[in-house]
Amino acid sequence: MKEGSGEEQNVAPSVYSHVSRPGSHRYKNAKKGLPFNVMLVGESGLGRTTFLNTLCERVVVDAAGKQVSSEQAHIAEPMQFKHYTVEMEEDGMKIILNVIDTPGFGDGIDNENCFMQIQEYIEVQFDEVLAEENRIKRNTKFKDSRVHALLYFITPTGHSLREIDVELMRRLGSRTNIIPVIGRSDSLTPRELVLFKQRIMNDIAQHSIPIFSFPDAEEGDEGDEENVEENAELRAMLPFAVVGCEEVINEDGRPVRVRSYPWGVVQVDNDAHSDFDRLRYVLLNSHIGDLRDRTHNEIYERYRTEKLSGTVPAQAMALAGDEPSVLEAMGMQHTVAA
Ligand SMILES: Nc1nc2c(ncn2[C@@H]2O[C@H](COP(=O)(O)OP(=O)(O)OP(=O)(O)O)[C@@H](O)[C@H]2O)c(=O)[nH]1
Repeated sequence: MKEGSGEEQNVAPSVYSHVSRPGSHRYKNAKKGLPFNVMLVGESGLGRTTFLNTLCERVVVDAAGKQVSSEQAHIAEPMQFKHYTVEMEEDGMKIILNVIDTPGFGDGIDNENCFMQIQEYIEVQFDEVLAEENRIKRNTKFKDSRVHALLYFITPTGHSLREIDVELMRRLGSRTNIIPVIGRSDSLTPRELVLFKQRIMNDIAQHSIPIFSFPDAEEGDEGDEENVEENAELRAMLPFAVVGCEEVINEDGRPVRVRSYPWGVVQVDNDAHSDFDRLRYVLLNSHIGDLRDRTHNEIYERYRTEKLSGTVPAQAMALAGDEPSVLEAMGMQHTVAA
């Protein structure tokens, strides 16, 4: 892992055996690497850091190194935006994965500030693209940092969504592709998990929360039928129940990522144990194109129209176009790992 460096890194394919799946909608832009920006939001301790390391198949953030002392544990730190860039290879395609983590989210009593900061962060990225589009002379080094997917980590209570979950997803669903996930899902039994997923989806419908719900491909799209089937299957899985890797064991000479318990192991990449591998595939393979396209064609377009017609409060235009100052203003830290 290299602090703040953008230099070319060697990218190695995964060593873990992932389920092979049909319907890969690959981008052809494999040479330069396809940028993909994912934000992780959820309360402390839900496994965001472990998820990040599991997704990237390396230690991007040392979870042990960020532990706070017991004397300081009760002090709620303000939310931060932490940036990590990891180069990955998926099915022969190079991906520049930019992850924005938000430690401190939901730790206070009043979370209004967190909601506002995340919304502002997302909108600032749109404003930067808008400012770039309006430039007479384009900046050839411009980096599009619009958030393509926001993974929202839900606490595995087994009950239903809490107010903070409803509020965050309701507010931001029109600004980014929200994919709800149940963090530390091995805390629930399979039966509890099924019921919890149903309750969450009922709440999402009842509150009309606009999550990314794997819409069917439009008529005339390539591989239409396959997409319809795949998306129906993915819709039925929502929210994804994820488990983060704690250790790698050797099983019949191959590495297997697990969490170990006295009663046995939960295999992270096994579909019968967790939805992690399916979500990984959605993000890095089958839906990377859809998530990027929807961000540009629908979400950004809507924002742009609102902004230019004056229905979005002018907040970040002043910041747009001046990348370092925007990043500083948002209190972001940037790490590059390979
Ligand atoms: N049972 C279980 N525990 C997990 C899982 N993922 C992470 N943990 C554990 O949960 C604790 C918190 O994990 P982190 O990944 O640091 O969680 P975080 O959301 O980044 O937490 P903050 O940094 O405090 O915001 C650690 O002890 C992890 O080992 C999981 O899938 N299942």
